[in-house]
Amino acid sequence: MTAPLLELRDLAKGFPVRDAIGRRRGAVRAVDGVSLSVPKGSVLAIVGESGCGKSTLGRLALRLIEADAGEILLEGEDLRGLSARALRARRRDMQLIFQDPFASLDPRMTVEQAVAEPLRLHGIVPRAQEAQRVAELLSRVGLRPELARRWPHEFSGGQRQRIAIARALASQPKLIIGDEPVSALDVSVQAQVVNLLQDLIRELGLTFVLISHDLGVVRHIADRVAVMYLGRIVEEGPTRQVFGNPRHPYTRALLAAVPGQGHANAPLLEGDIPSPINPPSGCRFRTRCPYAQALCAEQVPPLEGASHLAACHFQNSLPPAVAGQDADTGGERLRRLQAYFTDQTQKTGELA
Ligand SMILES: Nc1ncnc2c1ncn2[C@@H]1O[C@H](COP(=O)(O)OP(=O)(O)OP(=O)(O)O)[C@@H](O)[C@H]1O
Repeated sequence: MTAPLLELRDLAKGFPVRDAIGRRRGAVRAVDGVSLSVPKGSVLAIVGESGCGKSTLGRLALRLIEADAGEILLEGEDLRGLSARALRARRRDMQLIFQDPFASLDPRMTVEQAVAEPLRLHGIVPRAQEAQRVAELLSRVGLRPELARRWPHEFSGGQRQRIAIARALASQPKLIIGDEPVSALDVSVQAQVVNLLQDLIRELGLTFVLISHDLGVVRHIADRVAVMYLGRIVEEGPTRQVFGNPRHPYTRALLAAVPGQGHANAPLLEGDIPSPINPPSGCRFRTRCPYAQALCAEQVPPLEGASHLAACHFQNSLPPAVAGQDADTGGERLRRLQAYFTDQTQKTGELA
């Protein structure tokens, strides 16, 4: 197995919750004991509903915010142990692509200045070669180098995201985290930017962590998928297996709602996500799970498995209508999922 480039061990982060007069009234447990390993040259996707902690996890991994506990190992080196100076030097190896290319580019910098900044900051090329390197980076992301003197506001959303990607590539990073890198773009340009990312990942051998709620994109580019729910990983494994044979009820529900796969009307994820300030005991998904039993409230299910892991006490006894299918990720599979869940929703009343 390829050595991990990035390893997260038991990472945790809470945000204080204050009342109207500023007194601390608890904490949002945004990330709660997450362990993940990202092999060199691979793409790991982190998926889950809004508010489950995906962005927080991405920012923790890059030490853009500080963790409360846990380890972040980049090529075996614990980033949490680095001094501010050492961390600045290490930043060259890890970059973040934000969701909103309008916010991530400084409107007072030309494209050339924006892309050259990391080159200069990390001493990547001598000054005399800067313009040439910027031109190469722009062509690499599909933009004409003559556009280098223009300002960000002169570009469309898709072009700006290409500029942001060129800037992220400038320092020749080993790790890129893309936080919803295409979700702010027009649907018509999303596929182009996804294809660009996929080409870059392949050609440059990048290690990429894709944070996304778009399972279509994830299925397209990720080697492995980690599913988050209320600050924890509930399932993690090879993309084909997680999509083809999801082992956690939450993953099944998420998958059945993939748009464009005939599941638009599947009423699967019922009820709101519980508050992360006071999450349910035991399995956090139990309050929305049609299979929850007493044990689920009492014990936190461990994330178990060899290469494909899931945190569900009953993962081996879920109805065979879904579990145990081979890795068929086509529409038929999704239709079966839909039928299965519709059936379960009807039965929930009988089981209660
Ligand atoms: N700076 C902050 N202060 C307080 N709470 C925060 C802060 N950042 C995130 N949170 C809370 O932490 C939880 C996880 O948020 P996070 O943004 O990581 O989720 P997410 O899965 O990325 O959601 P989205 O897809 O909507 O961005 C949420 O309950 C959020 O309200």
